[in-house]
Amino acid sequence: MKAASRQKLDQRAFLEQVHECRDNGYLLSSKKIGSGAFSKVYLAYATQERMRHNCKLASDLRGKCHTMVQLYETFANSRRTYLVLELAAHGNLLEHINAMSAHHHCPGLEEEEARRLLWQLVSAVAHCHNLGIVHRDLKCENILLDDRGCLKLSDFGFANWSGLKNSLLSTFCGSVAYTAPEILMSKKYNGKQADLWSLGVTLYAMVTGKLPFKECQPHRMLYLMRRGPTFQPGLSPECQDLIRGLLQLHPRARLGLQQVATHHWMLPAAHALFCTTLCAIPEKTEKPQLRTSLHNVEPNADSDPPRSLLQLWRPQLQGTSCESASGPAPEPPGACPRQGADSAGLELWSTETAGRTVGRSRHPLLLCSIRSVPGHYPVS
Ligand SMILES: Nc1ncnc2c1ncn2[C@@H]1O[C@H](COP(=O)(O)OP(=O)(O)OP(=O)(O)O)[C@@H](O)[C@H]1O
Repeated sequence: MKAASRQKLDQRAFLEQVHECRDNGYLLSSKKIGSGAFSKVYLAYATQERMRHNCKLASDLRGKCHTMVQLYETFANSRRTYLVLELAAHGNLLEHINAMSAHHHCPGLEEEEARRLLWQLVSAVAHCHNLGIVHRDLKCENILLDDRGCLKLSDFGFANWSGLKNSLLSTFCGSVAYTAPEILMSKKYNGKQADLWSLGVTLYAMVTGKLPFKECQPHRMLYLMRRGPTFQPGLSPECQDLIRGLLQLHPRARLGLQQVATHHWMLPAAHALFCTTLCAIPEKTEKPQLRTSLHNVEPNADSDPPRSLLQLWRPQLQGTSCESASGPAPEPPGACPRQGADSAGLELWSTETAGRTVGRSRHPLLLCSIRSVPGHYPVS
């Protein structure tokens, strides 16, 4: 199709989308925030009328501290599905790595920042795995950052319920560069172990600004995977060790989440969180529990939160001193401001499911993720 007629079609489609959003109470801007294989994501605003009809949305947008439904609304017609989502103001992790690399004239994030982000990511993935959910598409583009620099795991389009037993899966999911070797070899795979491989690729991308294995052909990828990752000088041996532990060809040889959380490289983050958490636990609480906003529950729900990172690394920290247990807790390096006992400062949410999260939106902005209905692909 000629460029001019393609442009006309795009314009017509965009105007249709503007009208469809307007009919549902949202003003679609032309600012495109991102796009993926299945969606185009635009900045949008809620009309006053929409806010009058949706108290939760209205109070969120006025910037109150509250339990926020991060997927506010969906609407659809025969051609498109619209998801109205909370905006992650700092975009995705890939954009962040690229911006920081350009800023420092050096590829990748500093290890301290990568540690803080990995800590949050491990916590989010642990939460999913403890619920029996495997993500299966962990990659930098699906990890978003809010205006406080806190991490949000998104895009659960390939997520699956693996159950609490480690049942094997067979569907090929995810992006090749992040895909575990057993999936590339079309073997039955354990979703949790496959997520751990992707976590290793993500950590490598964070600290080096590159992908560890990059080839279009799966057999070439496998060749590189067998050789293992290579590192530039300057990366700490502890970080290299953690990456190697995650990028183990054999799924069973791979580090588990608990081992990641207690790995030597992670300890500074664990220690800071441990101290913060101790200070946040009221003295007479019988069952001290880390309350993080990653849990998809109301803040005051009675149910026990799933096993948290506090439990994952507590054994490792036994015997370490927490100097400030009675005073104000030290912030982990580069940590974002926290509220109350929200120690991990972490939010888990999904563009695909109507989960809940705790968060704060300071700007009257929303996001419209417009997805094609099957049969009308790609979105236009
Ligand atoms: N709520 C959000 N806040 C900020 N940016 C977002 C948000 N949702 C999506 N994006 C941006 O849009 C991009 C694509 O979104 P998303 O991952 O939902 O699309 P997709 O079609 O499912 O992608 P994929 O190709 O991974 O399947 C993200 O990488 C991110 O940059």
